[in-house]
Amino acid sequence: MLPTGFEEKYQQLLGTTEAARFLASLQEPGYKGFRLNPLKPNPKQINLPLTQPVPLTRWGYYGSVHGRQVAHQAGYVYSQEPSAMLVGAVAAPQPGERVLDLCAAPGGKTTHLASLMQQQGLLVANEIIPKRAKILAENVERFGIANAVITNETPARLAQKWPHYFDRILVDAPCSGEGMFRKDPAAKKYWTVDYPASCAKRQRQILQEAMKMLRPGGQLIYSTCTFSPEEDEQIIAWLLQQYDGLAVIPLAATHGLQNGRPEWADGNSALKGTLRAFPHAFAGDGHFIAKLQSQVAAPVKKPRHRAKKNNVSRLTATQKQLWQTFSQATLVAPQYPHLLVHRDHLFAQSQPIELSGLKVVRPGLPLGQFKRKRFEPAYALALTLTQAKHVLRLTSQQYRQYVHGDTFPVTLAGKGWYLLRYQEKTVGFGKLTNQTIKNFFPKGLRFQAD
Ligand SMILES: C[S@@+](CC[C@H](N)C(=O)[O-])C[C@H]1O[C@@H](n2cnc3c(N)ncnc32)[C@H](O)[C@@H]1O
Repeated sequence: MLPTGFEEKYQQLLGTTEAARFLASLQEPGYKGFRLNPLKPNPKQINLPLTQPVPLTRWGYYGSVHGRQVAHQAGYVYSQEPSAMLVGAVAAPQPGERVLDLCAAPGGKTTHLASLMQQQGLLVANEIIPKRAKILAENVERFGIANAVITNETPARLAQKWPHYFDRILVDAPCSGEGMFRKDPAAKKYWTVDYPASCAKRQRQILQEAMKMLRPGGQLIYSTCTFSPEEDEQIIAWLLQQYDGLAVIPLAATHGLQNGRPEWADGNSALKGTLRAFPHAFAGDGHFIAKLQSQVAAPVKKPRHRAKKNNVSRLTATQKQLWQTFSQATLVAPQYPHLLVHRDHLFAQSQPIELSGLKVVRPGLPLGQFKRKRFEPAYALALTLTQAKHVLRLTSQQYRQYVHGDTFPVTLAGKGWYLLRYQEKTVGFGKLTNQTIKNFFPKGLRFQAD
């Protein structure tokens, strides 16, 4: 059952014929999809049918993935609703840019942006809710993203820290979620006639902060998973009224997508350049996407950012030694120019960024932890690697033991860190001692494989 007032609203907006098709489509089962991970070698080498590509996306397919499948565990795929894949494709970040994903958890768009950035540049993924920020970090880790910083902050605090800093900002806004009605029945429960307007208020607040962080000439991408004009066209109309020199970059509506409707806002014809996915016309759930450019093309002098001591520090001589010993013994051509330590954990930043005073989930790629006189490499580091000086290819029995958290015997002499691979995919690090592989698969991820 759709909420009272919802049907009426869309009958008025869409007209009787289209509304009937639209409302009927919300009673049908939604589509499932997944995106391949181009940061991994041979991303198509997974045990999933790749017969139905999602239009307009480079790595998207219709189909479903089980969370315990090796392809998912090893970060070769990310489950994502097909329409949501259009957002990353529209955002189209370039390798080397400074990109902010302001409302990022659980990480669908973040992983997509990272795919396009090819580990180059800086990707800041922020999530305001701590529990969700943790899930975001796990997904970034599994995907093997090396150039991400993850924060758990309000947009206002980030804007204070990073004025006019980013080349590209994605605001995938919290919204009334009408586009999720068929997938998530809870979304229907929250809905009231006034709900879109209250969501719009929050969206405007978030966008005001986002605009403070956009560099002149930078691009802002705004998306929601709702149909409500209050949160879609009317938000973009408001942005255009508020900010001189901000313009819509027109998006082409193909494959059943529709353009935005100026008449649902202030009539500004530029709104035609926004994009709508309606489930009766496009094979996916509801979505709205707009791409805007701040028109001052000349980049301003960017603020200089250096890591400050109160948040992170440089390595001590002992830590340097431990890291060098580990990396020389284990890694092939390690390239981590910006190292920093935070509470005994070692991180690598793709470029230095000022983080002091912020709630940071991960200030860069976790490389490992210093423990008394030894260095223990991070699971996150392993998942960015395809090769190492010592590699162990696991049998299916050994893989089951590994993901369960067990140690297992091997017929290998010596000791040291091994990159563990299964079905040609990196699944973590193991430590060889006394012909046994000690298990470092993170405790929270362990499971009983079939
Ligand atoms: C639509 S979801 C983001 C989905 C995510 N981009 C993805 O693709 O996986 C919106 C996110 O905004 C967060 N959020 C809620 N209130 C917020 C606020 N005031 N400022 C910033 N983010 C907020 C929510 O916790 C939620 O994770």
